[in-house]
Amino acid sequence: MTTTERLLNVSKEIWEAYHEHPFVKGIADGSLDKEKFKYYMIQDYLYLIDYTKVFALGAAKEKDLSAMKLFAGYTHAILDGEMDIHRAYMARLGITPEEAETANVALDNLSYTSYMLRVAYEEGQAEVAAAILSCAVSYEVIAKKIVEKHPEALNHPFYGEWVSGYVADAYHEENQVLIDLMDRLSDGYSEKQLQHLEEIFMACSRYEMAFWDMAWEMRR
Ligand SMILES: Cc1ncc(CN)c(N)n1
Repeated sequence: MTTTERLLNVSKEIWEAYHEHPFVKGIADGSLDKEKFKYYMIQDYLYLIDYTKVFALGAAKEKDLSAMKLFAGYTHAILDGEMDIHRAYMARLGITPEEAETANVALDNLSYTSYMLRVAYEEGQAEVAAAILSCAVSYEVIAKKIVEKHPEALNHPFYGEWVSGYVADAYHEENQVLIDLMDRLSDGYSEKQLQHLEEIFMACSRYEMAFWDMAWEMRR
């Protein structure tokens, strides 16, 4: 079993539960209250800024140039790729990037990014990859399940762009590179080290769920 397979296996239950979350189901059938989505967009915009720093720290720690290049490449993919989707939504919702950047960060959001940044500052490259992986791959899995159950979600006039972004081939390819990196960096890891990667991955998977809850409840 690869490390990634092991991480996905240990977090199976919580990943299954993402598909049943009311926020996710609301995107799937288009019934989600736009105010909740607006709140989520602003929080996620702030989240992605710190998430990018986690990749930057991964790059700074790398001695191996090819892995350094991968971590560094993601900083561009997030700042100028994924966040473009957010900027487009924010323009439609009448929020300027400046407003989003100065918004208050919700506690669940702050707790999640603080945890990832703590791992990035204190731990090794494989641990950084484990902290990132849950975030990156869960959205692809969620969006693909949405399309499987609700193919029309792709063409929804408002939520369609969100769904299309995360089922895109480009997003899948980026995730595949990350999965390969996770497996490569943890090659030769002891059972104890692998268990620690599981702990990090589980913590981030639980934070992902908390983020959906936060968005649904518009928690401050
Ligand atoms: C909280 C969160 N998790 C995951 C993703 C997908 N990169 C995101 N945009 N936001």
